[in-house]
Amino acid sequence: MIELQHVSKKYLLKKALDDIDVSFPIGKIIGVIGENGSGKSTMLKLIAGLLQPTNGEVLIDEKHADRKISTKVAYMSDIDQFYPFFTVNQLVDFYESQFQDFHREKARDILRLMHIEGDEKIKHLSKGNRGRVKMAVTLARNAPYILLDEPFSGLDPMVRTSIVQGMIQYIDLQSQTLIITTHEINEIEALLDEVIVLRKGKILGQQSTEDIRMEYQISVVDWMKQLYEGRTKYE
Ligand SMILES: Nc1ncnc2c1ncn2[C@@H]1O[C@H](COP(=O)(O)OP(=O)(O)OP(=O)(O)O)[C@@H](O)[C@H]1O
Repeated sequence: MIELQHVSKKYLLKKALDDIDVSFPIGKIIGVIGENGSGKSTMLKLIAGLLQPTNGEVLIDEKHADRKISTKVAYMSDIDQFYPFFTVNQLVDFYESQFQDFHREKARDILRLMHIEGDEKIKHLSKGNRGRVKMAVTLARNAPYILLDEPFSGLDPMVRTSIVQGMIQYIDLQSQTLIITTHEINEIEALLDEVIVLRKGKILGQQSTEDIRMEYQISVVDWMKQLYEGRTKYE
């Protein structure tokens, strides 16, 4: 389980997260949603160990994430981060050399599913296809926690649903947890177990998607809107 206890993060004077308490149990697919600048990416970077909290603790399986990147976390950034002169195959080799939990065959399967050729250079790929490669090499890690920051940005709406469905078959929910930040809520609502809504660095709500559907009988987007408008309260 990942736990954030009283976590705040300040960038100079800007408070990106403000005294957050939240936990992410194993075996769930959890969406982190909220308006631009609400703190979603900051939350993932803190879990990945790329940032340190200004206050509070980040615990991964009860261990403090002390100033190092946990091997238990596979993190996909929302920015383009690959060496442009690598081919896709060279990138796969590189990932294999860097991560003990990397499964080469799994990476190849996912790339095939996403229609990406191995001998293509990264710099020649479209933005959407670079996004698919990023997703493939992250999902090919057998880490207990997979964090995807905006995985669907740049993907055209026609393929989003099939990519989302395809991606899920590579997650083993007996042993893995998937945490996704996204603005594409409608596309992934069906596969989310839980959602966390952020606003201005605070948690506005955390709820199972089943409860949202059964209890409120509305979509996740409408639930989020209600929270933002103060029509639904979160205790
Ligand atoms: N490196 C940085 N330096 C200064 N301020 C930052 C930095 N990174 C983020 N911020 C600020 O922290 C706040 C939270 O940013 P964050 O990127 O976590 O939000 P987000 O919810 O992921 O936004 P988006 O949906 O636009 O990606 C924003 O106000 C942002 O401007």
